[in-house]
Amino acid sequence: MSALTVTGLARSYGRTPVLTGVDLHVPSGTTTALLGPSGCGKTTLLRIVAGFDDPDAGTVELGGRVVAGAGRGVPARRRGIGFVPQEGGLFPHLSVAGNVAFGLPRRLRRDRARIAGLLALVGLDVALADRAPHQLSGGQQQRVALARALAPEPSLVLLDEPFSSLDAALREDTRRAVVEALRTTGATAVLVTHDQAEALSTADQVAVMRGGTLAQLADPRTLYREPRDLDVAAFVGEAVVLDGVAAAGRVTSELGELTLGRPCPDGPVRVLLRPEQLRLAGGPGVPARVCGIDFYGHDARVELQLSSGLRVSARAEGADLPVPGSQVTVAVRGAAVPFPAVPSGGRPEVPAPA
Ligand SMILES: Nc1ncnc2c1ncn2[C@@H]1O[C@H](COP(=O)(O)OP(=O)(O)OP(=O)(O)O)[C@@H](O)[C@H]1O
Repeated sequence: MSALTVTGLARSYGRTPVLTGVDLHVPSGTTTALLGPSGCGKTTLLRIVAGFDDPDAGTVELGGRVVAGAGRGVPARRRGIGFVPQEGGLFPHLSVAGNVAFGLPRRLRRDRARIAGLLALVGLDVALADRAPHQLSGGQQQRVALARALAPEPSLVLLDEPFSSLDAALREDTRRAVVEALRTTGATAVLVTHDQAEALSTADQVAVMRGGTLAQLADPRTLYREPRDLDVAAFVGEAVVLDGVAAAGRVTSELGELTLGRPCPDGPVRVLLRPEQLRLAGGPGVPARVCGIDFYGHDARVELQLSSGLRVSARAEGADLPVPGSQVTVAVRGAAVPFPAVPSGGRPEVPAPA
């Protein structure tokens, strides 16, 4: 498996820039999720890496070898890249074994033990080997597609929203099986997704894309706890954003005096909390009114209105929920992350990475 390095990648369609100066490094044997809203350029980036499209500027290196840009254009079939599309893309006229064998060198295509090994790798029973693709569930089809992609021991595996067509339960199982197979084989992988929970739970690092650029590249915990700006913060999870005044490592806000998670200059500031940091306490705290509850079973999202009218969300255990319309008190645990205050009439400056 090889590291992937993308440097200064740019691509426009007509006059519309779709990628502008994207830099991305995926270390060998790790998985990076490309996360971003629809139209931000994820698929375009994936297609250029795969060799299905060419960059206008910048380079793509695989294992230290330039495969695109700088006057080079190694054809897709010679890049040694495995591709798992949104919906399997299995050959309907071939059996499961035939599909997996298709990824193997010709001399190994009849090697049933090798095929059984690949099916086991993705958590599929070898008894499915002679079925046709249409006799499989969507999740099983995606596992076969991954087995086929991994069969030739590619230098890199690209997965383009591989779970998006699956329902919630199947999605979770399939996601786990895919992660396990990628780890077992030591694959270098790039996974495109819209789903922040999927990105955070699957990848070693997450690349958040926004309008054709990389807004932040970080490991999941850093991304969630120390997002580069408040847009990234809101994109990777629900955000509670408050105005406040910082002084000596603390901030005075509508939710009381909070500890700051990193240094910031004294003065006006915006701070980020996550809903799970807001506790609905019986004791001391800031008063709030319960406006609504989204019940998920294991826990719930409680929408609260503070005395200023600002609405914020808290997470509460499913067994211990307040009644909508009731008054509660809110206490904050953990630190708040500071960002520059919005100057009147403008957007906050993007702070330096934490
Ligand atoms: N061949 C093309 N010709 C013209 N415009 C294109 C072409 N391919 C993509 N685009 C445009 O480039 C932008 C980025 O598209 P891309 O498919 O890379 O986004 P994406 O982040 O993968 O979106 P989604 O999550 O919806 O798949 C979009 O505005 C799209 O309309």
